[in-house]
Amino acid sequence: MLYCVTMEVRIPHDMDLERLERLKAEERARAQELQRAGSWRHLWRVAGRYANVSIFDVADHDELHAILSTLPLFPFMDIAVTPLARHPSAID
Ligand SMILES: O=C(O)C[C@H]1C=CC(=O)O1
Repeated sequence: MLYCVTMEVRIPHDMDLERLERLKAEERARAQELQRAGSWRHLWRVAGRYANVSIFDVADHDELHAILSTLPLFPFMDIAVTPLARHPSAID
């Protein structure tokens, strides 16, 4: 199943900078691992915001939740999930 996921990152202003850099590095490694595995199909920055729009290709809601909830930055993200269905006019 395909899902459009929007992640808005909200880092507390008083977070220790070393911890923040570590979390960002861990998030980057995990995001790239999931992209290589094919489950994180697209990752786009939302211009002008610390946010992304992503397309995930996973088996079901449970797999998506398992992935999202174990992302290193998960505690600091507002996440919106939109399940996608095939459009009848799509040609591919
Ligand atoms: O920067 C972000 O949008 C948050 C998160 C998603 C992938 C990644 O590397 O960091």
